[in-house]
Amino acid sequence: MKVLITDNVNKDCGEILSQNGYEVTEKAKLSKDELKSVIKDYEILIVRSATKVTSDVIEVADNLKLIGRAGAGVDNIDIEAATRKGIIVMNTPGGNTVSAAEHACGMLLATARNIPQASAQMHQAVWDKKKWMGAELEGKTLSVIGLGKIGREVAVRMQAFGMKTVGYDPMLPEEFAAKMNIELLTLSETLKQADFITIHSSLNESTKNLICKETIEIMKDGVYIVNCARGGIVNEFDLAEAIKSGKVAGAALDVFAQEPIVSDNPLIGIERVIMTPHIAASTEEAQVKVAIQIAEQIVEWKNNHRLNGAVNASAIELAQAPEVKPFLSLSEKLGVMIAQLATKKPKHLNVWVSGDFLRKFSEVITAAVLKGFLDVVQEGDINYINAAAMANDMGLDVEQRYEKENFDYTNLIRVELETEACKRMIGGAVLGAKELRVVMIDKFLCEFKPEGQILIYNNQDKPGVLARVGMALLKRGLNIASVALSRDEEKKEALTVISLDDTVDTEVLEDIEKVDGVFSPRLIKV
Ligand SMILES: NC(=O)C1=CN([C@@H]2O[C@H](COP(=O)(O)OP(=O)(O)OC[C@H]3O[C@@H](n4cnc5c(N)ncnc54)[C@H](O)[C@@H]3O)[C@@H](O)[C@H]2O)C=CC1
Ligand SMILES: O=C(O)C(=O)COP(=O)(O)O
Repeated sequence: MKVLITDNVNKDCGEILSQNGYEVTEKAKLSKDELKSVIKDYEILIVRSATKVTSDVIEVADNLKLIGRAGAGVDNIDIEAATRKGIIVMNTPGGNTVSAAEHACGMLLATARNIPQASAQMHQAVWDKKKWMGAELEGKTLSVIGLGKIGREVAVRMQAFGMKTVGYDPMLPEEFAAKMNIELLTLSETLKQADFITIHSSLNESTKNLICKETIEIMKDGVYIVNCARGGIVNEFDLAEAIKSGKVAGAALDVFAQEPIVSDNPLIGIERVIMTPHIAASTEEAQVKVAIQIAEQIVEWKNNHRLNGAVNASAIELAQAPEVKPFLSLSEKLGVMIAQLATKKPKHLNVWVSGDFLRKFSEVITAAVLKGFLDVVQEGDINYINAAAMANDMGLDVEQRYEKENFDYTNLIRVELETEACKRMIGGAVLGAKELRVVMIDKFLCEFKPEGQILIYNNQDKPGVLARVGMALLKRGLNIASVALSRDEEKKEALTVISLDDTVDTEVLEDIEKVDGVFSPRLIKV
């Protein structure tokens, strides 16, 4: 596989990949146009934060299978575009946690005691002891926004300075925070109680512009703010105003809305602001760790289908369990069949799983059903990564659910498709270890193998229908492999499934349609 490394990733990454047979090219500082012109030649792209892997880059990346981020934040990668194209995105969780946390702690101390500013004066032989009155940390409240890997490490380290630690993170359970001596609060309480605020959330829709005029207003006067997470979380114009007015006593930032920093950044020249050029992860240790980690994750993915660090491929990860594989094969077949059973524009697709085993796999089962379904109804490469996004694009409303009703099968998968014209359902089960069976269509229980060419029709439950269908098949020289019949005695209706040995010309359907008592025949290829 061909790998392109575009940012300054430690050499260990390229070396490990080369030793494992990858063809590695390192091209640091590529412009957007240069990247677009070469990307189609590569299957793997490895970046840090400088390379912006935007949707237009991904659009032309026809051979790309994986984007590796040697670091934590993936906001420089358009994950949605990658997901649509079926490209795996992975980062290196934990690789730079300690370095980033230590930098944030350093920034906190530095801003509380004006260390860089005082040092800069000393270099000019100025001794201004009075000017640099600082603030003590002991007994003060540190509010941590984003209690992921880095946020927690910062909190625990600052507790050693006698700080009270509180924080906000929508994903963290309260008990988990309590174990680390962090009081979990609402966002506004976290902001209100803070003497110092440190930000460690990812940049996402909920954190964009999180620290702005309105949120600064609810903070205590004289608060200090540290941001070593991402530019864009703090509104730099509002922060500059708040520092000038004295509302915010000081700020320390490692990350900026525009990087590298631009000369009209509103924070430049404000004495109470400390800035570093996105170096929180720039330690020898962190860079070696993330470089090795991303290379090893890639080798693991290629050799053993493991998806360590993947941020957009949970379905593929689940699909690796050997015991689920027959169910995925069945699910794809059910998707293929339901697409051919129903007519007109599809509107809703329901995937119901039952049985204790399948319960934890409902997400990947749904992805497999969608893959089978979309392979029939539209062009393009569909895989477990992009199936849900593709279904959404075509306006299909997909619901996955666990159901108790199992119709006496230990594990059962049912797929229901509602179109503008009809509603059809097909259900399947795995018998023994790997025997795939369709076990129901609509209200009829019927068992047959989902393979080859299958004629399915509804018919009146009366003598002679099957014989006449048999004659029509015979006329075209078609051999019947198996027949499954099921009937609703009360309504005198039946469903017939005939598996055929030979390749069938669809014209046979015209003959079948003419048979008295047959309705909506379908010829399905699985
Ligand atoms: N300056 C630098 O060089 C570095 C910066 N970073 C930044 O730090 C971020 C965090 O890194 P990790 O701790 O490793 O990631 P993580 O994934 O372990 O933690 C991120 C946390 O943010 C939380 N979060 C998401 N939305 C939130 C919201 N609206 N409010 C509060 N919390 C929210 C998540 O629930 C999660 O717990 C990265 O996404 C990256 O942007 C990371 C490493 C180095
Ligand atoms: O890992 C992260 O999220 C970082 O921000 C580090 O960025 P970098 O790899 O140093 O460009």
